[in-house]
Amino acid sequence: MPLLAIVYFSISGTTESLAHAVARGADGIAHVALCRITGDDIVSGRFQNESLLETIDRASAVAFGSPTYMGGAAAQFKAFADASSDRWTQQRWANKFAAGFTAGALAGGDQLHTLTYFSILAAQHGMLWCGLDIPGGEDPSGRNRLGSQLGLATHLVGGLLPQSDVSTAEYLGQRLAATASRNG
Ligand SMILES: Cc1cc2nc3c(=O)[nH]c(=O)nc-3n(C[C@H](O)[C@H](O)[C@H](O)COP(=O)(O)O)c2cc1C
Repeated sequence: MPLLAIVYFSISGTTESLAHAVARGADGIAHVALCRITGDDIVSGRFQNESLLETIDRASAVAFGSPTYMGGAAAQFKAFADASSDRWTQQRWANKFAAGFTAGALAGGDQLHTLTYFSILAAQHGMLWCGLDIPGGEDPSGRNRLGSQLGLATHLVGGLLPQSDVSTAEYLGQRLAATASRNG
């Protein structure tokens, strides 16, 4: 089975719930490594968790996750991305499959910008992007509620993560793992 690395940052737990949903979706198709970026990984402004980067070195697929903060990925996620520049030089992550997920407070809280950033990060590394093949508003079970086909975008409704978005995250994990498995 391929290895799926789920690399994410979360403070209040929403993005972490999504990361676990992505992992559930990949269950039985890929081995999963949940890689949570923490504040302690960042020393003097630089991401220094080499073992997390080495987990990605071994993975066939990577899911990037971050809350949307001020219209983009959280600074802690960006510190991780910046630390991947040595790998970029040698294109060490080329041809891995990649996908992204993000949460915001608002339905239109600029989550698209975070997903766009994830896809550009993947492109910089020569990775192959895996989006959502669920047309928004057309799925009988309501997945891809916000109609975001670049990746999973969500926001809390009444303080809760909608079940349809959790299901969308599970599907994204399943799709990413199956793509890596088929092409491994
Ligand atoms: C500093 C900061 C900036 C934020 N900026 C945005 C934003 O631009 N758009 C948005 O929809 N939500 C924004 N939020 C809300 C978070 O994205 C939201 O609470 C998210 O669910 C937090 O994820 P977490 O529970 O994984 O930490 C912001 C929150 C913080 C603390």
